[in-house]
Order: sequence, then structure tokens, then C-alpha cells
Amino acid sequence: MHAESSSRQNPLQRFVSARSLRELLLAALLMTLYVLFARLGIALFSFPPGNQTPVWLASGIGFLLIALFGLRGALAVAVASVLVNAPFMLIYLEQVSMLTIAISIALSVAVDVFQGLFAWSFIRQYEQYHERALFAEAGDLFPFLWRVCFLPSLLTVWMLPLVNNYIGVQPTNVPETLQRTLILTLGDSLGLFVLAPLYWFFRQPDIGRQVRACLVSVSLLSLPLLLSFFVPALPYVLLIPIWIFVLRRQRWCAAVIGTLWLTPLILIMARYQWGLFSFLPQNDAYWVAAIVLFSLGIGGHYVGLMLQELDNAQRKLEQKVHERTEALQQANEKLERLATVDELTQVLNRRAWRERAEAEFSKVRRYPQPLSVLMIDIDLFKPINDQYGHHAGDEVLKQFVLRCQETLRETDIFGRYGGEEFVLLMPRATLTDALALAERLRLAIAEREFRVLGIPLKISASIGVAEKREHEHSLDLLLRRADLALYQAKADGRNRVASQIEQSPQ
Ligand SMILES: Nc1nc2c(ncn2[C@@H]2O[C@H](COP(=O)(O)OP(=O)(O)OP(=O)(O)O)[C@@H](O)[C@H]2O)c(=O)[nH]1
Repeated sequence: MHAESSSRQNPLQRFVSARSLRELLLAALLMTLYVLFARLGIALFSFPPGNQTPVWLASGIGFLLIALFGLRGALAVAVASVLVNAPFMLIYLEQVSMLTIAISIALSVAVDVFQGLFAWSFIRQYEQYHERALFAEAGDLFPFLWRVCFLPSLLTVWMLPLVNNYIGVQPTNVPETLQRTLILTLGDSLGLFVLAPLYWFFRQPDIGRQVRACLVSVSLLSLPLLLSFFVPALPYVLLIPIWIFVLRRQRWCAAVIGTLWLTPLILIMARYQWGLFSFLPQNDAYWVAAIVLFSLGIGGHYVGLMLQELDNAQRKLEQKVHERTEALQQANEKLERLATVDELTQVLNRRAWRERAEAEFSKVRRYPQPLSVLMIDIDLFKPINDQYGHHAGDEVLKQFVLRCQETLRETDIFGRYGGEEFVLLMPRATLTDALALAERLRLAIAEREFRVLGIPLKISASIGVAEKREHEHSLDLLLRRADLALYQAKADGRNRVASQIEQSPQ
């Protein structure tokens, strides 16, 4: 449906049809600003006696239109350029023919459009080559100055005074033509320098907050300029430290907004020959204003970008440190796990179990409480390995552990003591408690078949139980009594629980 209606439009209609109302409004706003800045520039800040200004902001607006809307933007620049140039040229109607004026207007329009197109395509090439947007590094400032500000102006503006001179509109002598070319190049370059960065500026994250913060700090720059009305030297003394302070706070954003902010202020000062400019003739005041704007702007952009680059480098470094610390922590945790956990059954290994058991044992020695231990050994495990293979044996061990864990309490300390032998320490458990649990364990193992590699297997375990005696001072003695009880259980025919009460460990 939509495709059909768009295919019915003629190519011109399709070319100009704006993608959305917002884009249309933005383009209209920029076109209005283009005409307004051009007219205001010439009306208020013209080099005497001509109609050329030291900052031609229209060139910057033209760049923004083309950067944002491509060829449709170029069409908008052409329309705006006609609106700006036609009234100036029509003044010469009495001196030259309409055709000559039309040629002159067409030339001005072509210069404005090509300047924007050159600037845009030069910088696109740069961005494509580097595979990133401009103004990411301090080094990007120089390609910007050359490719966006100076080269497109140098390539185009010389035509205007030369051709106008030749066809008889605004005829001048050679030195004047040269001076005009210079002023046009300066004005266009400065216009691009002041406004073109906005294209990248508005692509920054969280731009609304940054603009607000910038406006607050950047407005500080007005102070020395306004006070210079009373004390002419103030801008020299105060502008640089305030500029550095503002850049330090808001980085590159302050350079963009600050240059924009300073442009009208410095132009007004030059126009009315205040402060800095009070001892200069009008002409020189504008040249100095342009130089002040360029040097403050370039310095500001460079410092701002450098600080931004440092921020990014620090952020990357912090991120790397964070990642490395996390990796190290994970590696440590893994090592700790490997050092304490039995790889096959995922329960405590002998060393880790002993550490925990020793700690419990010491506690109980100091604050007497019951403590019991169980030695659990799978019966006739070797034949399982021999008959079904080592892999099946491993599977039995894993399932055996799961069965045991189903029966244990949180406080029980369970571990693999070696081979098919497991050990369980039960804090606060008397021999009676321990025997009861041992019996539950034995039944849990023996009553249900194991299923290993699809084969049903009957497994049983023998369990030796011992409770810590009052004056028993070594965990090894307690373990030895449990081991003797286990030996007893095996000797009595396996699949049973035995306790070591009567026999002395000695
Ligand atoms: N699959 C497997 N087998 C193991 C592992 N650790 C020890 N074994 C085997 O376990 C078997 C233990 O055999 P024995 O000590 O003779 O005991 P048993 O056959 O269970 O006989 P009783 O203890 O007298 O009932 C040995 O064949 C060991 O090779 C292991 O991690 N995986």
C-alpha cells in the first residue's frame, strides 16, 4: 500500500518528501537560522565598507543541513542561499543586466552548496577510514580543521570575488579582490569551526544534562568580557583561567558550547570596540576577533578532547582492572574448590574434611559436647569395578554420595576419606544418635537398587560408629575407633552398623 503510493510520486516529490515531521521542522529551523545568521552577520558585523563578515555562521548551518539530510539538505542550503544572496545582488540591477545577476546568484548558491558537500564528504571519508565518529580523540581536531573548515572554503570561495569582478558585479582592483577572498575564507572557515562540531556534539550520550551543565559553567566566560567594558585588560587576565576551569569541568562539550557562546560576545566587543578591541580600528578589530575566536576555540577543543581521551583511557583501564580482578577471584575460587572438593563426588576431600573435623574437635574439647564419627565403606566395591569397569565404579560412587546426602543434616560434615571409604562427623550427636543415623544410611543404600549404565545393582555399605570419649584428645584416636568398628562390621558379614564401645584404642 505504502510502496504503491510512494511509487506513484514523481522523483522530485520523492526527493523532497521529508521522512518525518520532526525532520521537516528541524530542516525549516536550520534554514531560518541560515538566513537569519547571514542577514544579522552582514547587518551587524561587516568589515567596512563591504558586506562581508568575519564569522559567516551560514556556512556552519549549511554543513549541518547536509550532514543531517544529505542531498535534501543540499537542496535546502540552495534555497536558503538564494534567499540570502538575491536581495544583495538585486541592488546591482541598475548597473548590470538581470542575466549577470542571475549568474552571480547561481554562483553564490553553488559555492555554498559545494562547500557543505565537500566538507561532509571529506570528513565521511576520514570517519570511514578510521571506522569511528569524529571527535573521539584530540588528534581528530586537525583533520576537522583542515577537512571541514579550511579546505572546503579554500576550494570554493575564491570564485566569488573573482567571477563577480569579471562579470561586472562588485568590480574591484586586485588587492581588494584578494582581501575579499581572504575575508570570505576566514568567515566561512570560522562559521564552520563554530557550528559544525554541533553535529557530533548532539550525538554524545546524555546530551540534555551535559548542555545544561555546560550552559551554567560556560556563562562564566561572559564575566571578563562584560567587565572589560570597565577594565579593558580583564579578558586577557581572566578569560584563560575561566576557560581552563570550564573545560576541566565539562570537557569537550564545554569547548563546543563555549566557542559558540564566545562568538557573539567577542563579535559585539569587536563591533563596538570594547575592552580588548578599544585601541584598534574596526577592520583590525574584526581580524583580531577572528584570531581570538580561533585560538580560544582550537585550544579549548584540544584540551577538552584530551581530557575526554584521558577519561576514556581511565574508564577502559578501570574496566580492565575490574575484569582482571573478577577473573582472578573466579580462578581463586576454582583453585580453592579444587583444593577442598573431591573432583568425582563433589564432597569434601580428605584434607579439607580433616581441617573441618579438627576445628570441630577442638571446639568440643574446650566446650564439651557430644561428637560422633561414622566411617562408611561400600561393600565389595572391587568386584563392581572388575565386572562393569572403572567408569561404572565411578558412577556408583557418585550415586552413593547422593543417597548419603539425602539422609544427612546441614550440620553433618561429610567427606571422601579415600577410595570407596567415606567419613561423617556429627557435631552434638551422641552414640545413640549416630547409630540411628548410621542405620538410616545403611537402609537408604541397601533398600533401593542403584542403576548404573542402565544396569540395576544391589549395593550395600558397612558403617563403623564411635563417639568422642571425655578425655580423648586426638581426632585420630576417635577415627581409629570408628575404623575398628567398621572392620568389625565387615568381619560380621558386611551391610551392617557396628560401634566401638568396649575396645580401647590402645
Ligand atoms: N571406580 C573407582 N574405583 C575406585 C576408586 N577409588 C578406589 N577404587 C577401587 O575400590 C576398590 C576397593 O576394593 P577393596 O579395598 O578390596 O574393597 P571392596 O572390594 O569394597 O571389599 P570390602 O571393602 O572388603 O567390602 C579397589 O578396586 C579400588 O581400585 C575410584 O575413585 N573409582
